[in-house]
Amino acid sequence: MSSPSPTEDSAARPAQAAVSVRDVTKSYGGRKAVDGVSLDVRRGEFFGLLGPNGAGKSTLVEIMEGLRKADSGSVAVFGEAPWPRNTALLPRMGVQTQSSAFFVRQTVHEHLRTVAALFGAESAAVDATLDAVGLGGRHDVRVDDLSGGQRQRLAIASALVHGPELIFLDEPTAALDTEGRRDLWEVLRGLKEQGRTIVYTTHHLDEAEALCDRVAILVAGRLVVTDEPQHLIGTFGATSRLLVPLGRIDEERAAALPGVEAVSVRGGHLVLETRATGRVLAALDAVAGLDGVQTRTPSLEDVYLDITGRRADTAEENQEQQA
Ligand SMILES: Nc1ncnc2c1ncn2[C@@H]1O[C@H](COP(=O)(O)OP(=O)(O)OP(=O)(O)O)[C@@H](O)[C@H]1O
Repeated sequence: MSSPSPTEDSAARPAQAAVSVRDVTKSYGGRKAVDGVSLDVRRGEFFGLLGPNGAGKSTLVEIMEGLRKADSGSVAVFGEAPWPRNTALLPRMGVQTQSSAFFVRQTVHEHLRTVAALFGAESAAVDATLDAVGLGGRHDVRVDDLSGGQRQRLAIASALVHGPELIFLDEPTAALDTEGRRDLWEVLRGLKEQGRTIVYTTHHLDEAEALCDRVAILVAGRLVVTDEPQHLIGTFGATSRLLVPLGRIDEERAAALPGVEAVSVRGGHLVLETRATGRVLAALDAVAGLDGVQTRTPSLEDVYLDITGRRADTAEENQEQQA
């Protein structure tokens, strides 16, 4: 990866960016995993990176972290290139990857003390961090005796113990139970309140919608969109759905109601899709009443499925042309 000169670089990168990615490309054996991606993560931002399996999220994050070298393009973290390995940046970053390494023969507390010592962090932070990730009662358990979810908590603790300004979390809730997920959300919200920057990869769209200030969606290595979740939902005009109990109105009549875009039958309901909920509700009320009618507003998941579904076909064609 080339390191742009300071003048060339500062012109193109916002001063408030914690991470700035410009035209980054990475191929494995001729297949592009990351394809010309540019984005900025602002300081203090909770930034979500979304995309289907194999979209290039981990590769892109590892390039931002300085763990992987891009083929071309450039990355700046707090204005500095993370590659070649930039030791000045290490204490400022916390990294949890999908394959985090552990000192498996140590206890939980010893492991985190070791990690803290590597960064010169205070040992008092060890107890506080273990409490924060829900491992407060597991200090003396050997790392290789932990469950998958507990290991994941320890990996997150290892990314947080030295109080980094910029935190990279790659699918941190993948092995967590529902309670563990919600607990982690609270920990992350607390970190954001302290002004930390969080770059977050997840397949849980509800999580991204609840936590992220902005999300970027990657499909087949390409950045399709970067936006605030609520704005994305509004802009992409995903439809609301009205669920009408079957037998109240037939499909043909429902489809003819003003504002109805599509009608289908699902799980004991007639599902009416619309961008004009009020209008359809009024029309429905007039002909069939509203008893038992449920309204589902669009979510980030609806938009995501729409975007990734539409882009997947184009991406497949592009990859075939590359091969
Ligand atoms: N070390 C590697 N060598 C060869 N190919 C790789 C390597 N790492 C990733 N790939 C390929 O690059 C593409 C992007 O992978 P990557 O892991 O970055 O995607 P991802 O979006 O993080 O996927 P997931 O959601 O499954 O974790 C995939 O086609 C993957 O098979």
